[in-house]
Amino acid sequence: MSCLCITGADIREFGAKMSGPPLVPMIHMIEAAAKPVVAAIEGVALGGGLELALSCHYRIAHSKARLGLPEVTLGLLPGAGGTQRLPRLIGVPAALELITTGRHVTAAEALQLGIVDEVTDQNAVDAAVKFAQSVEGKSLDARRIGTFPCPRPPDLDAVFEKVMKEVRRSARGAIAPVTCVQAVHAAVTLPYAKGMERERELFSTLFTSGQARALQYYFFAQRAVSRWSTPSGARWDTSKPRPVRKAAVIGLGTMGRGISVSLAQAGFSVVAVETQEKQLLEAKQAVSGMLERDAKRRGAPLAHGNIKYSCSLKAAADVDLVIEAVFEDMALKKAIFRQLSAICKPGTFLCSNTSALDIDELASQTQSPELVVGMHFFAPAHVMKLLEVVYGPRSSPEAVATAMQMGKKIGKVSVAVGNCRGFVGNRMLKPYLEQAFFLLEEGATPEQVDQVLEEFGFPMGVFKVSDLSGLDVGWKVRKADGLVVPDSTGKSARIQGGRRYSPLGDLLCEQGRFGQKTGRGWYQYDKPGGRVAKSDPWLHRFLEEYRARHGLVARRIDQQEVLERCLYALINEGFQILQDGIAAGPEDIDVIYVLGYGWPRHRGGPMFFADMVGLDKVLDRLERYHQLHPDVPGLKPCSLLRKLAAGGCPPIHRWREVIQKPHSQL
Ligand SMILES: CC/C=C/CC(=O)SCCNC(=O)CCNC(=O)[C@H](O)C(C)(C)COP(=O)(O)OP(=O)(O)OC[C@H]1O[C@@H](n2cnc3c(N)ncnc32)[C@H](O)[C@@H]1OP(=O)(O)O
Repeated sequence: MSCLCITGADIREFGAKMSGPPLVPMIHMIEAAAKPVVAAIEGVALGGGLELALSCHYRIAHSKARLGLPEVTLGLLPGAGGTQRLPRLIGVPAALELITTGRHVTAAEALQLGIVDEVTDQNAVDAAVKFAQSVEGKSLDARRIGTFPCPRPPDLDAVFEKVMKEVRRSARGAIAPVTCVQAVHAAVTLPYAKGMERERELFSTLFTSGQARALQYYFFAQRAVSRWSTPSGARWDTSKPRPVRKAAVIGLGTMGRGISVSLAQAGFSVVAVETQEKQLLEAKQAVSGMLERDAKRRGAPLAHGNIKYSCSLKAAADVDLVIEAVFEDMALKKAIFRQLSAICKPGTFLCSNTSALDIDELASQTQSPELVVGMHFFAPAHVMKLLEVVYGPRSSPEAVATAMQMGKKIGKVSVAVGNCRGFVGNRMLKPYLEQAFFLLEEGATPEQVDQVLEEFGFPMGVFKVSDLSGLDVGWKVRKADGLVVPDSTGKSARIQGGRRYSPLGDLLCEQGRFGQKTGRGWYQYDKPGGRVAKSDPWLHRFLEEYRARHGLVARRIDQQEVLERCLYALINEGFQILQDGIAAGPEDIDVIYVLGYGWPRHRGGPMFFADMVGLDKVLDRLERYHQLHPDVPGLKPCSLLRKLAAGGCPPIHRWREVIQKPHSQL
């Protein structure tokens, strides 16, 4: 008997010396044992844990147990026989799906797939003892998975070709999923012992890869962000959240609807407020539809009953927490915060879903500024996992802790960040976008820039994303900032406040090209609302005319320059954010970028990427680009980057020691 609850290998040991006996000889010993070995699985059997269970002759799982081979999510493959045994046990297609996605399965699904022999609601060990007694004396010949022939699909080549194509497409440059397919292919085409050798070879290649390092760093980073701290010393372990049972959402546009769905699904009582009856009704129908579709997809009960709709802010009088999600208009938000402060019961937390505006300015409109924080969701709010919790200089530790806990309860990964224009995510996006525009002025095309970024691993390049989210959004902000002005010759100004500015986005908006919604943007679409971006000859002519009008000579720009200028400008802003104390550590930035902005997980996040490239190299390239473009402050290396490079480029886990935290009043 062997009782299992194993999360797999200790991931922290991967970069160091591994302790304990090696797993492969152990699984061979167990499988070869003359006495029956029954695995009793409680909790989880993941990675090496499941591989160990697969070497046992029988597996009994508790109904709440979860099983899986998640190695691929850490940049690895199951290297203790998992790729050779699982296809032998459950067939090639099912094994490929589990191994290439790393998906966990419930005990019930494991039973259905044939991974376990029995599921019990009782104590798994007791059930396994009983089971062992029932098979006493039976031959084990048919129970040693390593001795099974691997089922061979009749159209083997076609099956693997199709899977490989699909895996390559969805992996977006990640090597582990592709290598997992190669290992399973070995199970089908080679005898067991040779297959094991092949598995070991492939595992070794992955084990030392940069991608595995990045994914393992990211695994811990995503967990580290819950241990938040602020520059004034407020911390996750000394700040107590207050319970929230009832919450209000103000404004039921796209974001407000998604937030209401998230809250209702997590069991909160929700008051959803919209000013006009007509919009309220539309929102109610949309929210109900979203809840129904989601409940159907998850096989979960409907959460309709949790939401009350109202046209009056007064409906928020007795809630514990409010999330305001109206348009990005400071005057409107301020008016709402003033009213909420008068309407809500004392102690109600007032949160804003603003993506960039000053939380402190909103707090100043209320009687209790300490209760105000930002809760910045990402669209679609009921799907995206990221939540930026923004503390202002007056937010109380209790308010931060409550918003962080609320995020966790609705299934988000919450990252606490300081208050500044755009917080962490959108602030870093600005220099990235700016570089993409400048590259167009200098001779690149949207297709070229997007292709480089997609090859790096982003699901969409910057111009496709801009078309998707709408060019008018940024235009409105730039107009409000006074940037959209002609120069003395009547041409759109390319210098604003002494710094280079590209009016390209403004000029497209003036033509009514707002992106997908109008069927034209940086690309063309077959109709307004169309999704498939096609190259647009009009845009290319427009760029040529623009360059000619401004005396710009197009040059050939290579892939490396596109990547470095876009990414290093973004990374440089990340260092500035660390220096300013807006993010407590590089992990916060990396989690925000992976979960909110499509940064490829197998590259760890922008700050991890900088560490991998080498801080001295990033510094050197930024210095070079800044020399060439002295009117672009975003390319001037930040002093923290200089300091880290001068200090011998310490590894990312040592950066916090170097970061000087500024003083704050929190
Ligand atoms: C040759 C042999 C090779 C074998 C290959 C492998 O086995 S690779 C490892 C495969 N296993 C995994 O990938 C499992 C990773 N863990 C999880 O998916 C989850 O942690 C969990 C087990 C499903 C539990 O989730 P839950 O949400 O309940 O808790 P946390 O994720 O917050 O974890 C709690 C703390 O435990 C740490 N931790 C979890 N698993 C491991 C692990 N395998 N190695 C090291 N540490 C692990 C986790 O980091 C949390 O601690 P923090 O201090 O908060 O980081």
